[in-house]
Amino acid sequence: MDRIRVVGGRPLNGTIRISGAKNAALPLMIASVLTEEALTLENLPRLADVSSLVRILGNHGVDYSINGKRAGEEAISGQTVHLQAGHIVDTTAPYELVSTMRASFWVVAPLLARMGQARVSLPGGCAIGTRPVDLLLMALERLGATVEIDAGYVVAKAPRGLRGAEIDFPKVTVGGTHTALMAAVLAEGKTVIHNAAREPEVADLAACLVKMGARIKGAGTTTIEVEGVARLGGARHAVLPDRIEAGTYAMAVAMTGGDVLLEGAQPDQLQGALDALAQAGARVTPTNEGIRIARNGAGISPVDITTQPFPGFPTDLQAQFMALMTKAKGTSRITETIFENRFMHVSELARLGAHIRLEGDAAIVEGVKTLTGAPVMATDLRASVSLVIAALAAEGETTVNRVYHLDRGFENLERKLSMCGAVVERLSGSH
Ligand SMILES: CC(=O)N[C@H]1[C@@H](OP(=O)(O)OP(=O)(O)OC[C@H]2O[C@@H](n3ccc(=O)[nH]c3=O)[C@H](O)[C@@H]2O)O[C@H](CO)[C@@H](O)[C@@H]1O
Ligand SMILES: C=C(OP(=O)(O)O)C(=O)O
Repeated sequence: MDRIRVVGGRPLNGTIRISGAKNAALPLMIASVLTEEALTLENLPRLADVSSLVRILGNHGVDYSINGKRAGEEAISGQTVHLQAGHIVDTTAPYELVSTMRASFWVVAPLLARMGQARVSLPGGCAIGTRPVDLLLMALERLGATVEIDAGYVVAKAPRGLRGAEIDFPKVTVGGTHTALMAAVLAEGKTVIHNAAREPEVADLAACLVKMGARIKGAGTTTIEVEGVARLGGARHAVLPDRIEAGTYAMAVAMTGGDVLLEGAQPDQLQGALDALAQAGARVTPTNEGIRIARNGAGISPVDITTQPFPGFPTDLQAQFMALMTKAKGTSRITETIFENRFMHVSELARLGAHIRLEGDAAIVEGVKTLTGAPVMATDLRASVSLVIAALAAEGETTVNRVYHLDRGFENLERKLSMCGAVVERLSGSH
């Protein structure tokens, strides 16, 4: 199993090119199931989750090729891929494939909308809470599907097609909104999604669906209206830049000091986190090329944050911000409102010398002067990268184990950081 070795204490300086967003790429790839024509996606990141989804879609009969080559012939990295679901050969998404990642469950919506049936294993993904799918199933039922759970599988049927409806989410759910959108585009009549997630990834999916011929208004706001169409066609769409990756590197720079251009990052997609970083003492400058982030001499100020749906502070940056706060000049309070078990990085950060105690849904972080390198273990995707951030500012050497979590969501992390002066390397499993 690969590990990452970090020797801390160097500032970061230079340019980091931000990759396509994992959380946009995955629903966009799934949208290919909605049409028999080809969906071409540009700027697709090279990530373990993307490869897993290629396998899942392949099982349904989606043909996948990259720059003219067949899957597997070439590594995928910020590249253009073609997905074509000419014939759906199987409407079952098996446990072995779906259990590795959360987003794969969302295939239920296009399979149901196009084929009138789907049998999809209950999902896996980061172990950051119980993560039920009741609201996703509620949305499908509102659209006229029957839904049963059978031996760990969701069996959804709509033999006479889906019908437009009012869907009112009692809480904001990204996956619920993606699911409702992908089901509603082929439903008969009008659907209104209330309390929709406003995350940029939802707007990106909607923009692509519109290019495919869908009729959608209001994506990116709390109310989305969809007028169903009989069929969708192919399209070409570029995956939006990864705001979580950008926020992660911004926090790394705030932690180590230095000056880095996050090329391609979009400030309007990251405002909650950028505000917190500015309060912490980083200099944040939006430029034509992206976001420039710098910190010199002054040290890190403590800042309280509370995670919220977009446009609030993202839960996917909570662990990284906590890493930053471990070296603040004072005490900060980090409240997690989205997932009930997203503090697994706390005990690992403590191995590096961080002082953190948990109070219900909040972590109280007492900043320390010095962190010290140590062996640590990644527990989930964003927790893993929070350990890398802490390690970059720790004295001595840290090895982060279970790096496969990181590979789900960060493309070329070691290279991107090394090119800015960090000492970071991957140790392959045999070492
Ligand atoms: C692949 C992807 O894009 N993953 C993101 C997506 O996950 P995901 O789509 O799984 O997250 P949701 O927005 O659905 O979850 C938000 C909250 O709603 C709850 N809930 C959700 C669905 C449901 O049926 N019932 C229910 O109770 C969840 O347990 C959680 O407490 O949004 C999260 C919140 O921004 C991010 O952390 C994840 O990185
Ligand atoms: C929690 C995440 O991913 P997933 O929803 O795929 O588990 C994440 O991207 O931080």
